[in-house]
Amino acid sequence: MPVLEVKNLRKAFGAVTAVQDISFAVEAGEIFTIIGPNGAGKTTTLEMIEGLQPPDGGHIQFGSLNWAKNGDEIKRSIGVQPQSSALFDLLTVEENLELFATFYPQSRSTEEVMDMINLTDQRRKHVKKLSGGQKQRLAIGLAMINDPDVIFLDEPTTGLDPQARRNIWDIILQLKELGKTTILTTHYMEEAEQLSDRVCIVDQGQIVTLDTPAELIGRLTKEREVRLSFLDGEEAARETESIAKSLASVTRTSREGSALRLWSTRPEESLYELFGYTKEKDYQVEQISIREMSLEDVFIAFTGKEWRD
Ligand SMILES: Nc1ncnc2c1ncn2[C@@H]1O[C@H](COP(=O)(O)OP(=O)(O)OP(=O)(O)O)[C@@H](O)[C@H]1O
Repeated sequence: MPVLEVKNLRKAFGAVTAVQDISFAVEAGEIFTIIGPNGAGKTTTLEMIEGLQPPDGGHIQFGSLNWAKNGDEIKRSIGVQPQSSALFDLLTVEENLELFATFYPQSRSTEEVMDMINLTDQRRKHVKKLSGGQKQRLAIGLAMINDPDVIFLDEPTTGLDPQARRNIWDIILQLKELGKTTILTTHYMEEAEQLSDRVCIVDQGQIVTLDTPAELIGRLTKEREVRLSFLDGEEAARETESIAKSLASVTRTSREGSALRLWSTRPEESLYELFGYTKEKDYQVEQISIREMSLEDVFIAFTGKEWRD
């Protein structure tokens, strides 16, 4: 049985439809990521599941529990990362954790949580003195203080530098090792690709597609982008492009000066043919790369829109 099942979730704010019709199921132990551009409906979806906003329609089921009948039980078994503005600025790291622990009949030890979020050395620091990354780590610590099975993290890495983001990824991966289920939202495609067992791409309040990152990317790999640049300049690139265009494996090409890009359904075969030609003409290839597809390409392929963080 899934730990969380969401069916036909809907929510509008006046004329704005934030969530149109969202359904998915999350299995125990998964890192399940909801990714989408600004205003896609990620936070609204999460807040309805967390019991913070009433849906206009649809069902939310945590195993055999639902909000109407088992609210207290659900609250004990889930962890919600508070917005950093909800942290108590004048309390220390340790005091924030101890305070949140008193909200629950059972809690994890603050020592253990501080260790997991790597803030033991900062335990006596006031929140207002913490860096952005440290505040986010504390917020995650507060979400795990009741030792929940399911943890919700809403954009925990937004605005952080790459190192601070990676520190948060480490915590999420530790939670997975403990067998916890994490439901994450993010703007960062790379993050979704690295961390998630499954990714749900949302746009305009609807699911665009949902699967493992490898499956989603695999669906696109019928075509790969190959880049070539020539030491002999534009002429060599132009002539090689005309040969590339004649190959059955090449679907399209583009060229800027001596840099040639081509999209091929069989890149190795295309390159073999092209190298035959460049060798015959004695053209020197300066650089060559075959670009792997990413979740960003999946988003573009499904929505027809460019992805912007
Ligand atoms: N309380 C509210 N009142 C009115 N409109 C709202 C409210 N909350 C969200 N919206 C609107 O609903 C849509 C979805 O917002 P939501 O915050 O769920 O998106 P999001 O994907 O989390 O975006 P972001 O990545 O920017 O946080 C947006 O158009 C937003 O302006």
